[in-house]
Formats: sequence, C-alpha cells, structure tokens
Amino acid sequence: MLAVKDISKSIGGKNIIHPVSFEVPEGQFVTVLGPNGAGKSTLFKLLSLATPPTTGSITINGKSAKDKSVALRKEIGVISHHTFLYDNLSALENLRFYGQAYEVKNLESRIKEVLRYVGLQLYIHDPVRTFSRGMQQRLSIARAILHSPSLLFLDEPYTGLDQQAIQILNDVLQSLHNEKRTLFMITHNYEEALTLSNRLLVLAKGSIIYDDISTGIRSDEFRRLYLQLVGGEVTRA
Ligand SMILES: Nc1ncnc2c1ncn2[C@@H]1O[C@H](COP(=O)(O)OP(=O)(O)OP(=O)(O)O)[C@@H](O)[C@H]1O
Repeated sequence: MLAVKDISKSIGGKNIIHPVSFEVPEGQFVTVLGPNGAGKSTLFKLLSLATPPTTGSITINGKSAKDKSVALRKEIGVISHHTFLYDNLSALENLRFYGQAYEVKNLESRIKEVLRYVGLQLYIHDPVRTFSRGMQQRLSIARAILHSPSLLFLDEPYTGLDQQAIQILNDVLQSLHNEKRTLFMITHNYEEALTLSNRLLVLAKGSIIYDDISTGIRSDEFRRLYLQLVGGEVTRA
C-alpha cells in the first residue's frame, strides 16, 4: 500500500532525514512520535507528496510518487497545520471546490455526509472566516476525507481541538480504521496514539529508532520506553 525505500532529505547541505525504508500494509494505523526537531514534519511532507525526497522512492498503491497524476492524488488525504481552506468561501463552497477538483461522485450528498460526520452540518453556509480554530480543523478533516482516500496523512491533528472536537476526530479515525483505510499520523500525543493506532514508529535525528506493533502496550510502559529511546520529556500536543 505505502512502500518507502531508502528515502532521505537534505536541505541546504544538512541531512534532515537519513535513508529510511519501511512498508505500511493496507488498513494499518501508524503513528510517528519523536522529539522536537527529529524530522517528523519533513518525513510527513515527503510521504504526503508535498516535497520530493533527495534520494529514494515512495510508492502508493503501486503508483510511484514521481507520478504527479490526479489518480495518485486521489489516493491520499492530508490533514496538517495548513487547513487548505478559503476564508471567504462557506463550508459548502470549500468542499465543492475540492470535490470538483477530485471528481467526487454524488458530490452534494457526499458533502452533507462528511459535514454531518464532523458535526458541522448547521454551519454549511457560513464563511470559514467566522469559524473558530477547532471548527476549521473539523472542516479540514471533512475536506481531507471528502474523496474517500485510501491513505490518510495527519500531522499533529489534535492541536487546538477542544475535548468534543478530539472525540469527533477520534471517532472519525476509528471509523476510517474500521473501514480498513490506512492512516499515518504524526503526533506528540502518545496516549491517543496508543489507543488508536496499531503500529508505532519513533523518529530521532532523522532516523527511525523504534518500529513495532503497538497493540497492548500500556501508556506508562510506553512512556518509560520512549524516554529510554530519546531521553527528555514526552510532550503533549
Ligand atoms: N526548510 C528547512 N531549512 C532548513 N532546515 C530545516 C528546514 N525544515 C526543517 N529543517 C530542520 O530539520 C530538522 C527537522 O525539522 P522538522 O520540522 O521535520 O522536525 P519535527 O520532528 O517535525 O519537529 P517538531 O516536533 O518541533 O515539529 C530541524 O533541525 C529543522 O531545523
């Protein structure tokens, strides 16, 4: 499903990601943890096709990441700090814009469905500039799943969310996981990670230093292990 072979990234002569290789089978929910500056966001940008690797290759559902086709873009959804929303457009208009770009079938009913999913159906006609940070984050989740991607990338999705929005996000992620979609999440929030995901990667200084199935690990056990691996404090988003 996602195959990463020897990818590295150097910026301005500095090696930020050392060659890393791993495969993520269909339906797996992978979380990447690591201290500040480990290279998580850079890895995220590489995998979500926002920036090309310096070396190595990425293959998504058998398609090379070098192929910039709409077909490849349709395979992935991205939730990051950047909401990719237009302030002056309403929730409906934003989703129409993306839905048309991704050639979503039965777009109007799919838009209503995803807005219900994230609890924003009452705000369908409101401009995004009137939305709180958490509401914008919810709408960016709706945008990212609108075209039913088989692979969803999430970079610190919990930042700025209230308890209700965290619950909505967790429910959405759980449903996507149950639907056997593949999820790849970067977070500092290891408690959510342990509850939801079934594989943990720890990145430090641009290298993967831990890669294991997470099912059944208690949070205090993992916290101890993590501190042994990277030292310092485990931070929460
Ligand atoms: N465009 C860039 N130019 C130069 N250095 C960069 C650039 N982007 C990232 N870096 C450096 O690469 C390293 C990894 O950064 P990255 O943002 O990927 O880490 P991170 O694990 O996401 O950190 P955080 O948890 O703080 O968000 C850092 O030392 C950072 O300064």
